[in-house]
Amino acid sequence: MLVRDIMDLSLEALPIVKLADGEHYLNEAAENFVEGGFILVVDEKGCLLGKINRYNLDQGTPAHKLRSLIEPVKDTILFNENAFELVSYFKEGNKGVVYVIDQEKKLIGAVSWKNRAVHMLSRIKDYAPFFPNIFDAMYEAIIIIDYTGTIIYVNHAYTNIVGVPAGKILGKKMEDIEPTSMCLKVLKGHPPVLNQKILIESIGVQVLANITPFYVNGKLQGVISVFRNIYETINLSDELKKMRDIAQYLHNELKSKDKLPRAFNALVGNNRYFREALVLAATVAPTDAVVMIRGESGVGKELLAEAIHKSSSRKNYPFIKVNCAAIPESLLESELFGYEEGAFTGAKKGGKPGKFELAQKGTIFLDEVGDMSPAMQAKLLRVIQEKEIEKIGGKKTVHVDVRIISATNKDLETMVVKKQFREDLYYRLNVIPIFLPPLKRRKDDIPLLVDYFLKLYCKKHNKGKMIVSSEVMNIFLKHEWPGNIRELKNVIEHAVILCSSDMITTKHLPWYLKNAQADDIKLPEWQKETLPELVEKLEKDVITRVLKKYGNKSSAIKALGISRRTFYLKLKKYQIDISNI
Ligand SMILES: Nc1ncnc2c1ncn2[C@@H]1O[C@H](COP(=O)(O)OP(=O)(O)OP(=O)(O)O)[C@@H](O)[C@H]1O
Repeated sequence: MLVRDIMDLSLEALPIVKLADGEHYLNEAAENFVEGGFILVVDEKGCLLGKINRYNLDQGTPAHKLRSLIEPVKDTILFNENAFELVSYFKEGNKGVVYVIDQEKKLIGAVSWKNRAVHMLSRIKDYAPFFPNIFDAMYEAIIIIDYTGTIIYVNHAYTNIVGVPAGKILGKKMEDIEPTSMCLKVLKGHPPVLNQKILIESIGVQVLANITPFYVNGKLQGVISVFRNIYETINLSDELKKMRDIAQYLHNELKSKDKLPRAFNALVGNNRYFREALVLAATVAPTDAVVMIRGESGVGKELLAEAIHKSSSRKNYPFIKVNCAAIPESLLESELFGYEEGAFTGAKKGGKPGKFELAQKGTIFLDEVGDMSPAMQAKLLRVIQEKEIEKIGGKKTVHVDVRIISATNKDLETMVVKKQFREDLYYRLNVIPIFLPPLKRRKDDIPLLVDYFLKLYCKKHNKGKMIVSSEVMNIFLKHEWPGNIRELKNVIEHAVILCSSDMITTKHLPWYLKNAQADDIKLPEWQKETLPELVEKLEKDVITRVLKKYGNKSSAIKALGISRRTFYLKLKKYQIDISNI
C-alpha cells in the first residue's frame, strides 16, 4: 500500500505560504492559522522549501525577509513510498504530521498521526500469524520465491492446480523445478507480468498469471506469482459470452418492445417466440400484405389480427371478423358477399350487405379459414384475385378494397396435399405466415398473464387487489392449457368471482384443475405399496367381484379367462371363501 492511498490532509487544508516574484501569498488555511506552530513554505512551483514559525510571520513581512526565517522540514515522505515506512515513523512515538512530497519535492499533502489507516496498519503484524490461513482460503494459486530463487511459499490452491504437494517443492530452487519459469525472469529484471497466459512446462498446465517482484526498504526481496487455471477462465469467458448473448437478446427484445406499435400493448407476453411473432406482425402491419395467423384455439389470433389492423393505414375503417367454421356452409356465401332483395325465399327486404362490403377500406379477418368448403374456397379465391364480389341474386359486381387476414388451427399444408384445401388459395392467403405459440410452449409468460388478468377481473368485478397462492401458481405452471390463453383468462375470472379474500387458493379453481392437484397428492400414497402388492390386491378384488356377479365357479372361471387350476390356486392364495358367495 502506498502513502498516497492513505493520505488524509489535502494541500488546501495545510497552512502554506508561497513565495513568488519577491512576494508571498498565504493560502486560506494559513490565514486562519492563528495559533502557534509552523507554516509551510513552498516556492512558486509548489516545492517544499521549509517551515516558518507562525509567530515570526505576518502579512506585512517582506518576502526577502522570509527566506532567513525558513527552517528545514524533516518529516517528509515520498508520495509513492510504502505506507509501512510511515507506520514505523509513528510507531516510534512521533506525533504530529508527516508531509507527503513527490520526486521533485513538490508538496502533495500530509498524513497525521491520527489517521485511521495508519493505526490499522500498525496492527497488521498482529494478523501476520493468520496470513497462511488467508492465503489458503484464496481461490488463486500463490507461489513466492525469495531473492535467491528459492521457493519459500505455496498455498493450497497451488497444490490443487499444479498437483504437486507443497512438501515436494518448498525450499527447492526454482531453477531446478522449472528452469524456464517466468518468476525467475521477473526476479532477474523482466517487467512484471499482468494477466498473461503462461505454460507451466514441467506439468503442461496453462495458467493465467500475475507475477510481480516485491521490495522491502527499496530492496528486492523476491517474486510472487498469483495465478488461476486457464480452463476456469475459459469457462468463465464462455459463461460471460452466454451472459452477453442473453443481454444482447434482452436488449433486442426491449428494442423490439419499444418498436411495437401501441395497438400491440393488448398482447401480453415476453416469451421469446411470442415476441418474435409480434415483431414480425408489427413489421408487416403497415404494409397491405396478406397475413395468415397460425396457432391453436385461444392463443390470441384474433387479438393479433386486430392489432395488425389498428397499426395499419386502414385503422380508421372497419375490422370485420368472420368465423368460417361457425357459419353453416349454406349461409357462408350470403354472409361473405351479401344478397340482393328477393334473391331467395326469406331474403330481407332491401337485401343485405356482405362482410366484404362492410369491411370496405378496412380489414376482413377470416377465422378458421381451413374449414371452408371447396366451393367457398373457389369463391374466395376469385374475390382475392379480382377484388370484386358478386352478391347473391345480383347482376353487378362490387369492387372491394379490403385487406385479408386469415387464421387457422388446421394443418393446411397436409390439407393441400390431400386436396382438401386449394393450393392456389393457400399461396394467396399464406403470403406472410405468423405462428403464435400455444401457452404450454410459453409457460414463462404464465405469471405475467395471471397478473394481467387478475387486475382486469378485479377491476371488472369491483374487487380489491388479489394474488394467487403459490400452490395455485404451481398448478397453473403444470397444466397443459389446451384452451390456451382463453382458458387461463376464464379460470382467473372464475376464481376472482368466487374468491372473497385477497388470495386465490385451490378452492377457487374450476373442478378439473382442483382434480389435477388431487391426483398429484394421491400419487405418493399409492406409492407406499409396491407394484406386486397392488397387483395382488386388485386380483383378489376382481376374483371376488366376478364370483359375486356370476354366483357360480364355472361362469366366473370363463369370465376371468383363466384355467380351473389357476382359479383354485388363487382362491387358496387369497383365502377367498366361496361358501359366502
Ligand atoms: N397475449 C395475450 N394477452 C392478453 N390476452 C390475450 C392474449 N392472447 C389471447 N388473449 C385473450 O384470450 C382470448 C382468446 O384470444 P383470441 O380470440 O384472440 O384467440 P384465437 O387464437 O383467435 O382463438 P380461436 O382460434 O379459438 O378463435 C381473448 O379473450 C383474448 O383477449
